[in-house]
Amino acid sequence: MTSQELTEQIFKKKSFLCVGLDTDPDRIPTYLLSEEDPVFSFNKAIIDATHEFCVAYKPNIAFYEAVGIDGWKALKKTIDYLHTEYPEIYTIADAKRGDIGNTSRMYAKAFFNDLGFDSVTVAPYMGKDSVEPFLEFTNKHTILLALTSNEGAFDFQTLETDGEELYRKVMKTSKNWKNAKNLMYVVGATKAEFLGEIRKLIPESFLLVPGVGAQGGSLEEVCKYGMTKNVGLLVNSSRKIIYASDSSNFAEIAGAKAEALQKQMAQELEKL
Ligand SMILES: O=c1ccn([C@@H]2O[C@H](COP(=O)(O)O)[C@@H](O)[C@H]2O)c(=O)[nH]1
Repeated sequence: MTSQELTEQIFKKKSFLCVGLDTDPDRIPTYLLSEEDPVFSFNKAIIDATHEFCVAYKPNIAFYEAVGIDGWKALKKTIDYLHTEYPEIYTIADAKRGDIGNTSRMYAKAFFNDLGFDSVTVAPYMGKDSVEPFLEFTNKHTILLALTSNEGAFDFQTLETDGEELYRKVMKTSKNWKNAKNLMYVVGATKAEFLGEIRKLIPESFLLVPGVGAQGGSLEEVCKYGMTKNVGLLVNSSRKIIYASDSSNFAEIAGAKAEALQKQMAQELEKL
């Protein structure tokens, strides 16, 4: 999917919500555990109940890897289900990959070609040749970790190097990489106060903003400082939506949580 198509979906649905599919077998309703594929059954129910309120889903790959081969199968079934039933939905593999170029190319093939995700999160630490193999794919996005939502972001990302904070250097430098038009960036909702300055550096780029909900980030603040005339935001919430209830109507409750966020987003979009 292109950035323009994503933007069109955002205006059509009046939503820039990304629902995080961080599906942990220990947290899903126990009655689902007797199903053939509990993780897929959970995801399918969540997707069916939330799809009209969001434009993207973000499975965090760790949750699938953690349960081995069954996890990969559930991930594949989930992404295939999205492609078949809701092809207008944008998909993000939150995998945080990146290696020497030869190996990054294999990661890119896995997430873009085999699984068919629209985008993948990538760590910038190994530099240009570790990221450019992801950027070669047409109509696919590479979402570079810039200023993450966790406390540890202050350990390295905000350290000054050559008089500039590292996350700013990542944004500035990556703009010059081959196929940089395919880049998006992760900025945590818990770091909303940085967004004004970030927008001066990357005025047009899409930002994936995790941290609204369980991590306490404010949607209002994110929009105030980070929204552009084309929106330019995908705001993720995972646990607060998918684990809002563990009873038999868990999907309905998740749908209501997603709808509540969508309504706030619609109000923010009216300000444009
Ligand atoms: O800076 C980052 C980058 C990624 N994440 C991921 O997003 C979700 C957030 O889940 P919540 O339950 O809404 O807190 C999760 O998959 C993280 O690994 C992030 O939180 N911050």
